[in-house]
Amino acid sequence: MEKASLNNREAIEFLVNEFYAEVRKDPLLGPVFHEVIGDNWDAHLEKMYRFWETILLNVKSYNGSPFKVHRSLPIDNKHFQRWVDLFIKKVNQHFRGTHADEAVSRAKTLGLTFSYKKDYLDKNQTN
Ligand code: HEM
Repeated sequence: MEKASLNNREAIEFLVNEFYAEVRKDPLLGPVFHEVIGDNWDAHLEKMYRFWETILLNVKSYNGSPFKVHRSLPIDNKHFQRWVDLFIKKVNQHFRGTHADEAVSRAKTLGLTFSYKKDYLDKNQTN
């Protein structure tokens, strides 16, 4: 099948749905989400559509502090690495073009930033 552009809300919803379907099945990531999100998937997915449309479509529908919610989760570098790998895999499976490239590069940067920050805070026992 021809790969699509990641340049509208419908495409972002498709990507996010596909990605989290995979995350939920993943032995490393799945249990963490199950523990925190439980039956609240609709709210989480809606938040993630907004997060990605704010980054990729410049819609400005998300204005949270994404790192903060991860600060207290029982996760480390290998969780972030897996998250980024799965995300890139899903983007490349279905999409191509400048928005898809941007999604991949933003995911890599976010993954590194979250990893470094969490590592630093965990090592320094800071709040
Ligand atoms: C760099 C990679 C990641 C990005 C960009 C990211 C992004 C986000 C964003 C934007 C939210 C919504 C925050 C809000 O409430 O405003 C969120 C929530 C959440 N993320 Fe991540 N995430 C990443 C990695 C991970 C990983 C590796 C895990 C766990 C294995 C994880 C677990 C969660 C959970 C459980 C929530 C819901 C927290 C809650 O509602 O209390 N995330 N994430």
